[in-house]
Amino acid sequence: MSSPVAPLVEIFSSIQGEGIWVGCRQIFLRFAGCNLTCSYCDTPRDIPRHCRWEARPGSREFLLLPNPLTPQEVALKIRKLNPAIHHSISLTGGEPLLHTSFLLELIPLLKGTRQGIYLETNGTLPDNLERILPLVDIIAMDIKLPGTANINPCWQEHRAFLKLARGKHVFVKLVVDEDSKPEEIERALDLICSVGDIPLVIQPVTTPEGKTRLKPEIAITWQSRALERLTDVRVIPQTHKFLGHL
Ligand SMILES: C[S@@+](CC[C@H](N)C(=O)[O-])C[C@H]1O[C@@H](n2cnc3c(N)ncnc32)[C@H](O)[C@@H]1O
Ligand SMILES: Nc1nc2[nH]cc(C(=O)O)c2c(=O)[nH]1
Ligand code: SF4
Ligand SMILES: [Mg+2]
Repeated sequence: MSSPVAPLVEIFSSIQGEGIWVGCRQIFLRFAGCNLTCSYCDTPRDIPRHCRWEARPGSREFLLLPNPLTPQEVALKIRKLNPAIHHSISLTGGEPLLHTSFLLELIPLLKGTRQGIYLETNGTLPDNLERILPLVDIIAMDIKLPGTANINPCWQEHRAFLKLARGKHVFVKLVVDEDSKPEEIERALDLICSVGDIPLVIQPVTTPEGKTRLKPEIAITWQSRALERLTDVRVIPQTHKFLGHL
């Protein structure tokens, strides 16, 4: 059987700007393609002809690799970024779980970081997660508020997903803005609490101009509400956008 290939957007070394591992050094592997269309999404939807590869960690000089790539090609480029100085490898996108056959071949080739594989996911493809779960160390899972993302609800998928993920180092990210509906935030909290006392990060939407659209009073009110039910609830904007990093 021929080896799977995948379209990649970019492979680079940067500082994790979101969630509870914010500030950690990571290698990012961004897959093209997504099963959702969140209105606030900051990542281009098109599948590029070339993958941008940063040849030296932190250099900001990119070479172009023709898409699609094989697991062996990707692993080689990641090795050149010096995994040993990195906390983990972030699989992101788009939606990385659209590429599970590829990941089953790729992940065993990725060695040498300190904490292994960090999956950044929209949390809607539980069957795909199940296939690669033993190979993943950390899961950053979104629960999508349908009104904020302007998509159909995914509550059932999210519940099945979180149940599978709870055996790992997992946290949930809720992307919110000024207009997020209280009933949807409450529903997300109900969902999390029904699965476990899982850390929650409330992440304000960043606008294309680099501003957040969430008044501090609203953020603090939602944090108080969530802290009545969960032990660890943090409000963290996307810090890499302030740093001007990728
Ligand atoms: C680009 S997505 C890729 C991974 C996966 N598709 C997901 O949605 O989790 C990575 C993270 O960025 C968040 N995100 C995307 N656009 C954003 C924006 N404009 N403001 C704040 N967070 C955003 C997503 O919600 C997700 O947590
Ligand atoms: N620095 C940095 N941190 C991130 N955390 C999650 C990201 C993503 O797009 O998945 C991301 C990203 O694109 N850059
Ligand atoms: S699921 Fe993630 S990549 Fe897909 S549209 Fe939403 S934010 Fe963007
Ligand atoms: Mg991003």
